[in-house]
Amino acid sequence: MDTLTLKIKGMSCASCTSAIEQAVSSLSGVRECTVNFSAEQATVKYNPQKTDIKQIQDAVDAAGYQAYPLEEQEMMVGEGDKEKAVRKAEERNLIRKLIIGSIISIILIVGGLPMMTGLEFSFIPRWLHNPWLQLILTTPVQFWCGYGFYIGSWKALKRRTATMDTLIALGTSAAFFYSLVVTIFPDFFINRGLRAEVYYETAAVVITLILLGRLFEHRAKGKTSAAIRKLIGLQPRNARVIRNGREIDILIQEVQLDDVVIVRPGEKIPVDGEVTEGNSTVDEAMVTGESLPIKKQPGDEVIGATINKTGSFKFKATRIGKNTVLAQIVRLVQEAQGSKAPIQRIADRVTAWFVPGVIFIAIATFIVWFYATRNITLALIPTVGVLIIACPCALGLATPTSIMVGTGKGAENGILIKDAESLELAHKIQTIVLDKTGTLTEGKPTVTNFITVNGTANGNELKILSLAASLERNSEHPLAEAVVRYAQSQEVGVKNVRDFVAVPGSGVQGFVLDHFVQIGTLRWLESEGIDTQMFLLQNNTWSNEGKSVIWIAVDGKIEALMGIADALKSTSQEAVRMLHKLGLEVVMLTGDNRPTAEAIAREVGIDRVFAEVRPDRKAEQVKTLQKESGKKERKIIAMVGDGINDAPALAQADVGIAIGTGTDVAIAASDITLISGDLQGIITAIKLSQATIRNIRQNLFFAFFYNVLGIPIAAGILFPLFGWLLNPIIAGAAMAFSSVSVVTNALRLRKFKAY
Ligand SMILES: Nc1ncnc2c1ncn2[C@@H]1O[C@H](COP(=O)(O)OP(=O)(O)OP(=O)(O)O)[C@@H](O)[C@H]1O
Ligand SMILES: [Cu+]
Ligand SMILES: [Mg+2]
Repeated sequence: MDTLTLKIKGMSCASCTSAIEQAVSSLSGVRECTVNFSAEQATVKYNPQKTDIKQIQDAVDAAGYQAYPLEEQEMMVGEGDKEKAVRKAEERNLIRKLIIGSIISIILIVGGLPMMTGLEFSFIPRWLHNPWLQLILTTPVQFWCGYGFYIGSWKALKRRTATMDTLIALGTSAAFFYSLVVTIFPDFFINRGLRAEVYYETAAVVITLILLGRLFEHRAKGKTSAAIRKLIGLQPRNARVIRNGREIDILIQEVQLDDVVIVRPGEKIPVDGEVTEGNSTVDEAMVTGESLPIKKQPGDEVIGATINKTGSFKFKATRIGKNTVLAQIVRLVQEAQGSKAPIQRIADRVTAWFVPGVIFIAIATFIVWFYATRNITLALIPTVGVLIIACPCALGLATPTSIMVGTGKGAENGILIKDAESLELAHKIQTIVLDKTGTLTEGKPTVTNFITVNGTANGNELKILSLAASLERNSEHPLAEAVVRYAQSQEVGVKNVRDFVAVPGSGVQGFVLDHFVQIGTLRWLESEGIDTQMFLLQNNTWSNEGKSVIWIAVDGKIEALMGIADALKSTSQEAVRMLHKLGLEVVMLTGDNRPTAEAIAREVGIDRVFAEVRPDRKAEQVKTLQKESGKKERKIIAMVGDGINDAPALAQADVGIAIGTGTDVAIAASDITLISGDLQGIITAIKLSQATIRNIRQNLFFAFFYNVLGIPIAAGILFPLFGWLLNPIIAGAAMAFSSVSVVTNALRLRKFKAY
């Protein structure tokens, strides 16, 4: 199953999205297609054996829109300009139509003033109200400014549906063609005792107002993707590398893997790499959200687009082009912005029925009015009003605009949210499960204690350390790395290992110099039938200090014991306190032994601990917690882990939050990635989710409310009571205002402050 993100052009309204979704989903081999109106993007999950990009593009084409793949390069350097140019051209076109429409509308309104108000204005010549002149003036507005609405309705008609374009085209055409008939055959009306009134200005003004609304919407939508442009803009254009022994400046696209890059103080780091020479501090805030500068020395990783502060250094390029952390972030945010939130399904379902429903109401309005008054003119006004005011575009904009702003805001704060669904779920989290190593702690354990059964005589201690390090060299476990580092600091050599076996959650074993060496937990070695009596006391003391204890056995006999400490992250305690304050249950999940786990839990203030959980049982444990609610719906669980061995648990949790320490961004496994290791990002993510959902609810409420209230008023429900009839011009203004206000409300989210 491949996932493809396409840019979509030609959508005029929210109901266009379902048209494209249907067209693409009906292809064989396509499993799912979601279209986001605000981001103008489609996400397609498909089987590459059954269909391809070309076919998907053709399907979109046939539905009346254009699609082209979101090129990775396009997101990077310079190319973002192309997108901007298209946007600008669209906007210019809109402005041109708007200006013509406004001028003509004003002339028509001024000309119509005497008729509308029943007063004589000496400065308004009578001929300005001549129907033939009005016809000549209105025609370009109706068919040139309003061309897009006809095209949109035609496309919809071909698919046997109707969109908001249909409503506007129908409404304004009704006003226009009725006036046309009146202009040509005035006697027909006068003979029947009706006034030969024309409504050209209604058509012209409504079209102009809606274009004005679209312009505002267009501009505001441009702002919602500001976060992406900001991210892309972070990347520097040039890099200084060493080639053939000389320093040269090249374009960033020309940097190759393993190039040696030079960075001076104050410069941006062009690509990702590993420091080879020199020391400095680097401000990584733009990528990780971490505000303090980070020290860098040879061996450390640097991230492209971050800013070098104090010293000069050289580094070797390890990731370039679309593989850099920044490129991945951009891609992820783009995908997230284009995804659909579950809450939007309500809105979608409503919009799908909305337009046909409105046309039905409009016809009913006409019939009722006509029978009640026997007056075509009186019947026409509310009918046009209903068609114009009932536009569902505010409804279609409500969710996606907020999601775009919300995910963009997350990225600005070093929080990558995979899709709208994760963003929505985050505010429902009830329990947070925290992994210990690498999540609550720094994940850089160091050996603090080392004792042997036979003391230090004859270098016994170093011999055992050498055996241990030889074995641990083959393991990727953080504790193993601590052992190896310790051995290096003691300058002991390492030997080859035969038959190495890692027992997850227990330890490692293998043959070194014909000795059978086992290193691991107390429980494991006991289960192997090894006597552990002599160190139990020591084990308990160290455990209660929050240290991990590992046992070293050689040929079936305990030889040594090691205490390994892993410092808590400075922010862990505060983060746990905040999570509690948010009313969440905080749980710790670890493979380490119980006393150690409890000591750490006490220190950070966690009250519930699951210890000695084997890595493959962690997902199971999350499942158990989900069922704990006692009710039919399960508890919503977030799992926070460093993303490497916690992947299954992250996937099982409702919201998997990966901690990407430094550049180690395990993006794929999680729903949310905190680029810096800072746990407070969890709180920001939850608050952002709350703010976004609140914003979406306001938008949906506003959009629904507006339509529910607007349609009956336009239909003339207040007429029998107050003699009130909504002028279609007001309906046009209200409809333009409703979408603008929804988008403006979504933009308020940009003020969101990270915790
Ligand atoms: N390579 C190893 N060398 C020594 N001990 C090991 C090794 N691998 C695992 N162990 C032992 O098994 C225990 C459980 O390991 P596991 O990887 O499940 O959890 P952890 O890394 O200690 O904690 P967490 O679950 O919080 O990441 C470790 O605490 C350690 O005692
Ligand atoms: Cu609309
Ligand atoms: Mg671990």
